[in-house]
Amino acid sequence: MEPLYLGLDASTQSLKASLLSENLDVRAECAIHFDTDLPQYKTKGGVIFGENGEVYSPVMMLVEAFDLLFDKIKQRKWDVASIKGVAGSGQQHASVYWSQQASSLLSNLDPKTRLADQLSPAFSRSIVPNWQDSSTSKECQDFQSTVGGPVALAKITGSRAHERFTGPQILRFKRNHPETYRETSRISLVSSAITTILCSDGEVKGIDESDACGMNLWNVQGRHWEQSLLDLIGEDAGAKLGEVETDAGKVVGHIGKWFVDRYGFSPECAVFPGTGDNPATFLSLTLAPSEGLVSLGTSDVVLVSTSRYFPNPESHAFFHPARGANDSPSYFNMIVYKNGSLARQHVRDLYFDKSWDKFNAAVESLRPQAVTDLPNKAAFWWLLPDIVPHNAHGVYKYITDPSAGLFEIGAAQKVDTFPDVSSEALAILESQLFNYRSRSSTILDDSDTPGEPSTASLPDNIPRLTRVYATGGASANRTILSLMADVLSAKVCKNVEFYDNKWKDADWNACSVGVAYKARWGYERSQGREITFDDLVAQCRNNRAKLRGQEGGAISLEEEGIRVVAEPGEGARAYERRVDWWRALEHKALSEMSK
Ligand SMILES: Nc1ncnc2c1ncn2[C@@H]1O[C@H](COP(=O)(O)OP(=O)(O)O)[C@@H](O)[C@H]1O
Ligand SMILES: O=C(CO)[C@@H](O)[C@H](O)COP(=O)(O)O
Repeated sequence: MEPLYLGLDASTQSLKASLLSENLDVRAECAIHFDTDLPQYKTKGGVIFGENGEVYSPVMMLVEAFDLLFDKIKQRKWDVASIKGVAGSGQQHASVYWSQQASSLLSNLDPKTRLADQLSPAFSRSIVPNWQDSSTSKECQDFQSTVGGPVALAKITGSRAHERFTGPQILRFKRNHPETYRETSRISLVSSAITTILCSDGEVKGIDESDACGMNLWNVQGRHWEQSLLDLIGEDAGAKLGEVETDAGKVVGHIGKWFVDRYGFSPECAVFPGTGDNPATFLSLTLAPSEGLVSLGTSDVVLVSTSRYFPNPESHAFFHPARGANDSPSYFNMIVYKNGSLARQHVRDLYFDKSWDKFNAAVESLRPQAVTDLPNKAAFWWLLPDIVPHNAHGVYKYITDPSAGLFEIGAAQKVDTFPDVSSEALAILESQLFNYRSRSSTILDDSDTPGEPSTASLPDNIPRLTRVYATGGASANRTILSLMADVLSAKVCKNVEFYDNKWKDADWNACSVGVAYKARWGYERSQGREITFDDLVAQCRNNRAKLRGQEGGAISLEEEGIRVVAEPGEGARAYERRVDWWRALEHKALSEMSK
């Protein structure tokens, strides 16, 4: 029997599973889509929009998705008895609230009955606040003033206060529903809630350290909960949050009896700590210094690997998601945009008949082809209050005249729609990509003081990502990836897989794959082999290459699981000259917004 590894991913719109071989080949995948497979919960894009900026999903929808997912796995006859290890990933920041009965319910699950029919009383709160929630501005202010402002909070917890982060969310919940808060026995993140359900041994499992960095509560360098912030929430906040799991590859339990009796899992199948969806995506690729990852999912996320702790109010510093308790700490930085895929989709629907082909054709016909083709239109589509720039809201479009020199920005013409509507596609993409380029360079720039907001304007030789890995739904779009190579002046890569005796673009889900890598690594360690995550992944790739007949020497890029899909062309030289121009226009849009 071939040993197998399972990764789960509870993201915004779906619950997905990936089954991997011992050498990390993806054998099978399946998914449950919340809107279409569980229509009774009435979500749109996986969420419900409430009042005052509230965005949430029903907790039982996630539980029922577990029932449907494992039924589907059974129908598809996955060899679950051979699964040696499993780990889950979850949308970041979102919290799950357990009742006093949770422990006994979890340890007495009846395998003849669905989880959805047994677990409802295990939760003290019926909803899970979603990462798109923006209802906690008051609590964010309270978090920042407790420690001395946004820069101070970023230094301690890796991020300034953000509305979607778990700490401000818990504080608002406690203020609005003090009784229910009191009745809550434990608080999990989605990732640790998944780990808890997988083990079903009555213990609520610890929050993973990397995912804890998305809470505004974890002292990243001290590696403990920040007491002053626990005190701000008050009433046993520390006890409700519990111990943080600082060994990312530890066996935290074995798969629960419910899964063994109902679906045929082996009782020996080990469960490893779950982590956030973005840390999980980070694990699916091995980033070298100056390399980045752009995830084009519901949100757009730019991720940069860093060897040092670099807290900055515009980004989030996270602890590396696959460090053993004794490994030296390392980090990554992340910039998150709410107006990613859904904003592009909105422009496509408004101007291009809901067709990506038409949207792409417009981009291809207008994009710069030479160093002299300077972009002269910019469009900022902040349909939802964005994360970066913080709370930017509204739509701002400008046309400028590059021949106006110093006066170009001052004389920028503000328009509702560009005279030639085919410019709309290029303008939104360029503005999004300039944003990713400009802000990722801040993280790469060693001259910045850690913890201080960067105010320096970018010189011509701004540091840039040398290679970018694209993942997420919109990475299927080659026009977007090719423009990304030009605006970021970087090679763009995608994952590939070996199928039917040839390499093809991988369409698997990076989050569930990344977390299955983690299960594979944890399992190796559980067998008494001390090995780092990166070494284990490299070893599996070498084994794979050998099996395919590549002996000795360096293995090919494709054996590493990646392929360069776009390189900077002539247009890149035009974009190179316009980063400062774009920054000045963003500044102008923000000043007009606050008038
Ligand atoms: N060909 C395409 N071009 C551009 N965007 C696309 C394309 N295909 C899918 N998308 C975008 O991908 C998004 C979903 O990405 P996905 O990674 O599945 O989201 P999540 O993990 O957040 O649930 C959709 O909102 C859609 O706009
Ligand atoms: O808020 C963040 C990260 O800080 C989001 O990236 C969520 O983690 C959800 O991600 P997707 O569903 O878009 O993948």
